[in-house]
Amino acid sequence: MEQRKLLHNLLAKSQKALPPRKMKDSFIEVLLPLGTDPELRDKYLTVQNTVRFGRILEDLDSLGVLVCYMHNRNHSAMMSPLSIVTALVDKIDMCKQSLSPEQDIKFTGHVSWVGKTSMEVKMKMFQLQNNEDYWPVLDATFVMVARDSENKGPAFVNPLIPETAEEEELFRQGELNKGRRIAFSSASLLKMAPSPEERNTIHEMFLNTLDPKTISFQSRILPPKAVWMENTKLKSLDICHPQERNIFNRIFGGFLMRKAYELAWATACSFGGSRPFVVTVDDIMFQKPVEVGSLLFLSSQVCFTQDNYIQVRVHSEVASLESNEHMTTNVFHFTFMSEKEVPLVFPKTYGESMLYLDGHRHFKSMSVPVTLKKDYPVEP
Ligand SMILES: CCCCCC(=O)SCCNC(=O)CCNC(=O)[C@H](O)C(C)(C)COP(=O)(O)OP(=O)(O)OC[C@H]1O[C@@H](n2cnc3c(N)ncnc32)[C@H](O)[C@@H]1OP(=O)(O)O
Repeated sequence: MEQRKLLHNLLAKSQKALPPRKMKDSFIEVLLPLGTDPELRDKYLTVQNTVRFGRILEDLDSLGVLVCYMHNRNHSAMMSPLSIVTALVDKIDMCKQSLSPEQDIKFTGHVSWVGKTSMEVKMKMFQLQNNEDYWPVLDATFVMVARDSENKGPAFVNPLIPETAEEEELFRQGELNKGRRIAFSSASLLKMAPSPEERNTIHEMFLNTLDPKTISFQSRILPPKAVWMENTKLKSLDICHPQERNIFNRIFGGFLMRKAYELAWATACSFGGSRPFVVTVDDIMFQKPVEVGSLLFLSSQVCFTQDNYIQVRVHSEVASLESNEHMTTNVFHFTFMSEKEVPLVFPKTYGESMLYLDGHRHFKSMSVPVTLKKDYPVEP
C-alpha cells in the first residue's frame, strides 16, 4: 500500500483528460485448460463430476477486474494508479445445466459501457464440446468501480467510444441498465410499500394459512405441500484469512460470492430434496469492503418457489473479532432449478412476506426461464 500511495499523481483530474477507448481495447479471451491440466481440474471438480460454479464466480470476478485494467491501460506507466473494485454483479445467466470438468473452458470479456468512475463489463463463457466447437454456457454483466490508488476515493475512467452498430446497441443497453438499476432500487421494499397486486398476494397467502376451524388470526396452519419460510434457513461462519485478500488488502469479492453460492446451493438442495443447478445469479451489490480478519456471517433462506424453481437469498454480514457490531456487506440472489417440483414456501411474519415479494421480483427478472436455450455451437 505504501508503494501504491506514490501512484496518486498519475490519477487524471478529469475524465476529459483521459484518451477514449474502444470496446476492442479491453477485449480479452482467457483459456481454462480443464481438458489438459488434471491438477487444475481438481480445483474445479464437484462430486457429481461437474464444474464448481463457485470457482467460476471467482474467475469471473478476476476477469472483470482485468478487463477494466485493459480499458484504462496507460502504456507509459509501469503500474495502474487505479484500484478497481466490484460494485455489482448485475446478472449471470446460465445457458447449460452443468459443465464438464474434462473439456476446456474459454472466457471472453470487454467493457460495454462507462460512466464517470464506473464501468459495465460483459463476459461470456464457452465450453468445448466433443473436442470440436465451443458452445456458449454463460453470460454475465458486472459493474466495476475505479477508486484511487489507495482505494479511498473515486477515480475517473477512460471514456468509451462505440464503433459499430452492435457496439452502439451494447452501450445504449448499458445506459438503460443503469436506469433500470436505479428504478429497481428506488422501488425497493425497504423504501416503498408493496404494489396493490403484491399486497393481495400476501393477504391471500395469509388467508390460506388460517385454520378454518377457529375464528382467529392467530392459529396458522400450513397448506398441503408447503413449508414455512422460517424452516428453510442455513447459516455459516467464515474467518476471512489473509489468503483470501485482493491486491488492495481487502477480501476478494469472488471468495465472498463462492461462499454465498455454496451455502445457497446447500439450502436449495436440502429444501428441494434433489441436487439443484443454478440458473441465474442477479443483483449482488458489494456495499462495503470486507476487511482481512473479519468474521463473515452468511444467512441463507428460500424466499420464493414456483414449479421446479427455488429462489434463495443470502445475507452477508461482517464483524470484527474485537466488536460485536454486525454490518451488512452484501445480499445475494440465486435462482436454482430442481429435478422435481418443489414445495411452496409460506411467510409467517410481515418481514418474511417482504422477503417473499422481493424473491418473486428477482424471479420475474430472470431472463432464461424454463428452457435453458442457446444450445448451439459458436466461434467465440
Ligand atoms: C484481482 C483483484 C480483484 C479485486 C476485485 C475485488 O475483489 S473487489 C472486492 C469486492 N468489492 C468491494 O469490496 C467493493 C465494496 N463497495 C464499495 O467499496 C463501495 O460500495 C463502492 C466503491 C463500490 C461504491 O461506493 P459509493 O457508492 O460511495 O461511491 P460513489 O457514490 O462515488 O459511486 C461510484 C460509482 O459507482 C457507481 N455505483 C455505486 N454503486 C453501484 C451499484 N450498486 N450499481 C451500479 N453502479 C454503482 C456510481 O453510479 C458511480 O458511478 P459513476 O461515477 O460512473 O456515475
